[in-house]
Amino acid sequence: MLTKAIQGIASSSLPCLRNRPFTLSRASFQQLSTVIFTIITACIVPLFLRKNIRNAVGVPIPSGPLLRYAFLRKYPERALHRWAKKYGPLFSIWMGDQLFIVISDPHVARDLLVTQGAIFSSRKKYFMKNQVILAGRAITASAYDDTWRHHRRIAMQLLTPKAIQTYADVLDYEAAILIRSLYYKSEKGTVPLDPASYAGRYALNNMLTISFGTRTTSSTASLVERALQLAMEFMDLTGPWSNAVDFIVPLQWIPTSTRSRGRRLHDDLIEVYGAMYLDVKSRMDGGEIIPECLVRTLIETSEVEELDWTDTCMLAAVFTLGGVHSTSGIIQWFLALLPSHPDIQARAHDELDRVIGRDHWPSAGDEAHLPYIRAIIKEVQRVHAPFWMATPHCSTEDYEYNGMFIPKDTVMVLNCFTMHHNEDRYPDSYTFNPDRYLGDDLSCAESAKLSNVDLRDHWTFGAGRRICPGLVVAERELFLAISRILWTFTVKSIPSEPISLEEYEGMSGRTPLPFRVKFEPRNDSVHGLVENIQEIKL
Ligand code: HEM
Repeated sequence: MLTKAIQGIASSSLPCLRNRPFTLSRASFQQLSTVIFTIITACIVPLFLRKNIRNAVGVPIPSGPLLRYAFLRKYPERALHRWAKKYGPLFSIWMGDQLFIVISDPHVARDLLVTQGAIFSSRKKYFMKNQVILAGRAITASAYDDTWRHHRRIAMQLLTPKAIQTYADVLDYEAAILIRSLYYKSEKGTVPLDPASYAGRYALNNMLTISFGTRTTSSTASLVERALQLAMEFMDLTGPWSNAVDFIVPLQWIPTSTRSRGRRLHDDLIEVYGAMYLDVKSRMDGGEIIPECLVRTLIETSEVEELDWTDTCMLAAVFTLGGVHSTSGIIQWFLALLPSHPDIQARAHDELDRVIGRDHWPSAGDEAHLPYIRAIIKEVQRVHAPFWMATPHCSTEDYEYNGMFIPKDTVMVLNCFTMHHNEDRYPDSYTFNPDRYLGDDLSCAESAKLSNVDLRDHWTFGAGRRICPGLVVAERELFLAISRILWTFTVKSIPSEPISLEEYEGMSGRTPLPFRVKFEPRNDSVHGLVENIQEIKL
């Protein structure tokens, strides 16, 4: 057939042959077709198969699946988990022309991401996330360079434990407002609620306060909607494996809908956060006293820091991009888990009643005395980390580790899913069991610094020099929200509306599919507390 096709093409497309008898013999045609077939195979097949690179002395990259992939869209952690079982704690996978090395063991994570942090702390220039949407900014998208150091230093001024004390009362207030909203909107537990916008507004208000010294006054406010929609779009477009355009360069030249969405998101971020920055600036110029916040710092130090407009807008957006979807996701996973674990809820109620009593609800200072609540929070973070692959790091030099070669520019993925389901460390790992954390009285921030990584609580905040800078704030927010929800309500499911704990939304940050639960006040003392809380307009 191939022979006939070649004959046909040759005679129709080469005019000089058209009127002459075709002189190639059948045998020659067969040879020609074999050559063409071999050339095509030699050119095309390697595009689909892994490259097994070695360094100058013959050390190979870690083993891994035979095929190259263009993307892994649906629940990529499941594929990683299967491969980790097959290929071990360090395996490699090709996405188009990009090599990924996947870390699925705490010791390897420590050896590479922490001990060798000078080599493994950069970021790949993902087309969608790092180039189109964030333009290499927003801390998370910067390479391991002076821009990253500069921007992270500015952000850290608001995120250290000492800095957090300056706005601790705001976090406390927003947690009270969260409870108040759930209490009134659920009409004493009779009206089921989807907690997404409540948890979202809580996390958003905290980040708006730290970023702009402002807040929203209702979960239906247009800014809540806009900011949550931008955060969701960001999570949907920035999965480390989800866009073929990140791995197949020619696709970047084509005006696909994904590329257009990315460009629109970039413009929206600049528009929304730029406008909020300018609003703070004009109020400051008008003599208004703005509470201490990131944007005030940016304005006051603009001459010294020399940030351009894109830097400024992206930094203004950093906390909202990093700290809303993630924190609100964990609160939502907690609420999704709670109704199917009444025994755990009852034990939490018991601890709160014993330690706190019914006159007031828990405050930040009570955390150390509520080990079971702390254990619940750690366990939610373990079984439902919002980022199963953290944010991948990237190597900046060739490196050899345990007889395996890790080339420069390799993307390093922390496989939290497999690490969080290690049966030796977390027996019966698919079961939600806070008891496994009883006796662990370290905060996540303290736990992340343990030299014995087998004892680290979980890897939800990443590792090494790029570890989440917001983790101390996030821990405070989670404690206040979760302990107060438990103190105030019994959370129940609606029998006809099962809650899925397996499926989720978001390509990089995971939140549960929409669900509703009932928030039943535990007793009348709740009413006395919430009725005294008023919404503040800033
Ligand atoms: C429970 C909530 C949160 C979770 C689970 C979380 C998780 C993470 C993870 C896994 C990373 C990547 C770490 C790595 O590269 O190894 C990260 C980075 C980051 N997070 Fe968070 N985060 C949370 C809350 C926050 C908050 C509240 C903020 C801001 C106040 C924040 C700001 C950032 C920033 C700016 C980065 C980029 C750091 C860098 O590239 O140097 N996050 N976060």
